Amino acid sequence: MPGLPPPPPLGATALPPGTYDGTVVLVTGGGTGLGKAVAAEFARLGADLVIASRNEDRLRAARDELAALGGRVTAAVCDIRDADRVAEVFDAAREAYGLPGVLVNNAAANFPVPAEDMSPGAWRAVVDTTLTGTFLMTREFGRRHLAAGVPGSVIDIGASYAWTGGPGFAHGAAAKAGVKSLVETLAVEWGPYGIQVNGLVPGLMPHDDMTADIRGNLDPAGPLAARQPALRVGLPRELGWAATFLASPYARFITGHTLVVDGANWQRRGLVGAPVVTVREQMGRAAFDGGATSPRTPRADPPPSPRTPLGSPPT
Ligand SMILES: CCCCCCC/C=C/C(=O)SCCNC(=O)CCNC(=O)[C@H](O)C(C)(C)COP(=O)(O)OP(=O)(O)OC[C@H]1O[C@@H](n2cnc3c(N)ncnc32)[C@H](O)[C@@H]1OP(=O)(O)O
Ligand SMILES: NC(=O)C1=CN([C@@H]2O[C@H](COP(=O)(O)OP(=O)(O)OC[C@H]3O[C@@H](n4cnc5c(N)ncnc54)[C@H](OP(=O)(O)O)[C@@H]3O)[C@@H](O)[C@H]2O)C=CC1
Repeated sequence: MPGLPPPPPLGATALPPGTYDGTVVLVTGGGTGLGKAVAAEFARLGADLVIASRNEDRLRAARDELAALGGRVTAAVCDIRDADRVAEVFDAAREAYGLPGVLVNNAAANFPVPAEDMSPGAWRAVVDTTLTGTFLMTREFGRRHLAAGVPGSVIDIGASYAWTGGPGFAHGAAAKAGVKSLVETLAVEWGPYGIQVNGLVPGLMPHDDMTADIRGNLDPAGPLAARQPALRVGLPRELGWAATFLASPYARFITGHTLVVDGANWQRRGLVGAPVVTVREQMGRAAFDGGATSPRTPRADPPPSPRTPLGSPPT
């Protein structure tokens, strides 16, 4: 069986050349992985980019890579949990190129941990980054667009466990469910002002920048592809193409929608699922000891149990 065909090569574009000429696109987490891939597709179509995240070295390297595609690129160090810093990033963007017309909320945090072992700080690190950070960025974008009286487009990168739940990722799944709700709420609140708000969900799209925690569950050379209806994983550029379409003039009547780019993986269901294995067992953890110790998966280490990836892939 061939599965879903591979996409066109990297560098191909579906939209007319210059679709984003004169548009400033702000991508959070644009220095790595899927954020960088999305930023690259906007750059190919003429956008000026602002990429924002915490790690200056990674941002600098990505800035140089993205600038080689032709457009102008600014890197802004920012923890999206910090509302003041978020406002400063928009000031810097405006000063450099003008008010961003497109905001891609891609930055997020995630790591596997059984809920009963999760510390309040671990919960907050993920929820504050993924949900509150997305809100703070979006609020700043909305305020400035309302004040200026100009339309704009927001794309929130989500995950399908917003619908399904994500055993082993209680914080990440709850945060992405909140993001999906924000999309649906703000599309209505801000439609009258010409601001589109959409969600965009990647399927399993492995890349070199993934944290060890996540990568451990996504081995493209392993059984992962064979477990997807598409018989392959997604390629980061496939997310980039979808993002450039959603924010383009050809998608002006699409808002409040979340588009899933995952080869129907999240809809794969049988009447009877695989035998139940608890998250603790999947992560190779001893029985819960009442909270006396709260083990943490070392981030740099190999996956806890390569033969039993967490759950039925909650992407
Ligand atoms: C089945 C396959 C899985 C599919 C997943 C599909 C969805 C995919 C989503 C993503 O890929 S989202 C992007 C993932 N990338 C990142 O998360 C990159 C950024 N992440 C980080 O920088 C860290 O992971 C971080 C922890 C989120 C950083 O935040 P911060 O610097 O604020 O945190 P810390 O101060 O280091 O820690 C806060 C708190 O959290 C506890 N903690 C951190 N890591 C772990 C861990 N691996 N396991 C358990 N707990 C962890 C840490 O101990 C602190 O706790 P307290 O000391 O406050 O109790
Ligand atoms: N890859 C996949 O298969 C899937 C990914 N997703 C979603 O796609 C998006 C991108 O994921 P992916 O590229 O794989 O992950 P990465 O780990 O490569 O990217 C996460 C990015 O977020 C940035 N970031 C994290 N915390 C903060 C913060 N507090 N403030 C600012 N920036 C921050 C990181 O940069 P820095 O460290 O410099 O701050 C990094 O660039 C996420 O929303 C993720 O949930 C969803 C489903 C599947």
